[in-house]
Amino acid sequence: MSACAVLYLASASPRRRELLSLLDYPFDVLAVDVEEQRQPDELPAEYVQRLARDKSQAGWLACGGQKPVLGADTIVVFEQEVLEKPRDFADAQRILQLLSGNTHTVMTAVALSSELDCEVVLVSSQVTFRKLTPEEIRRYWQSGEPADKAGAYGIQGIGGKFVSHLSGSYSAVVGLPLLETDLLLQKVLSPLMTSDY
Ligand SMILES: Cc1cn([C@H]2C[C@H](O)[C@@H](COP(=O)(O)OP(=O)(O)OP(=O)(O)O)O2)c(=O)[nH]c1=O
Repeated sequence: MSACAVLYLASASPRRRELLSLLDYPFDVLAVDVEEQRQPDELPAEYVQRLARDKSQAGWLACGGQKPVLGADTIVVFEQEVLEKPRDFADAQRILQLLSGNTHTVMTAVALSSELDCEVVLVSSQVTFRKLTPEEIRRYWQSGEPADKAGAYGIQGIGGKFVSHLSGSYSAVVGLPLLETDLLLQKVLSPLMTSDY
């Protein structure tokens, strides 16, 4: 625990930890357990924002409202289908075949709970993949990279070689949009900060 932390990050994602470290706000990490299950009529944009809010609010409860809590969620959406983390190789194969040669949307929502309220920001990016061969997909799965990532790929890793075009926020695709998160933290934390920060 860092004595000077001004917020908690409610996330087990090493990518989110690294990205948040690039901003100017000392933080501690908090573990939360939130069920990721889309409701039947829930739109992808509503779903990703609800999950970010749920993570942030679960953290706010867990720390007893000590400090603001940031939570985030990332989903990949292709033709209205939400493609989350692959369950197994067959699922990753199906997902990567859908993404092959097509453009999909990556939605990342960031939520910050504090004594003021819970503010949520949504960032959508468009990512285009070149065509992938079945052999490439098989080898990519064997690298281990797709297993813990929405859409079964990591743009920051080997998966970067599949991306022919990106329109939007690279850091949001990796899991935490730097620009929008920084603005949210400035807005919410500034009025709460003490002079010794
Ligand atoms: C599309 C894409 C996703 N991802 C990652 C970001 C997220 O960590 C993950 C999506 O799963 P999430 O459920 O958003 O996050 P998580 O379970 O990893 O972490 P936590 O809920 O504890 O915060 O996929 C990449 O790292 N690179 C990519 O290119």
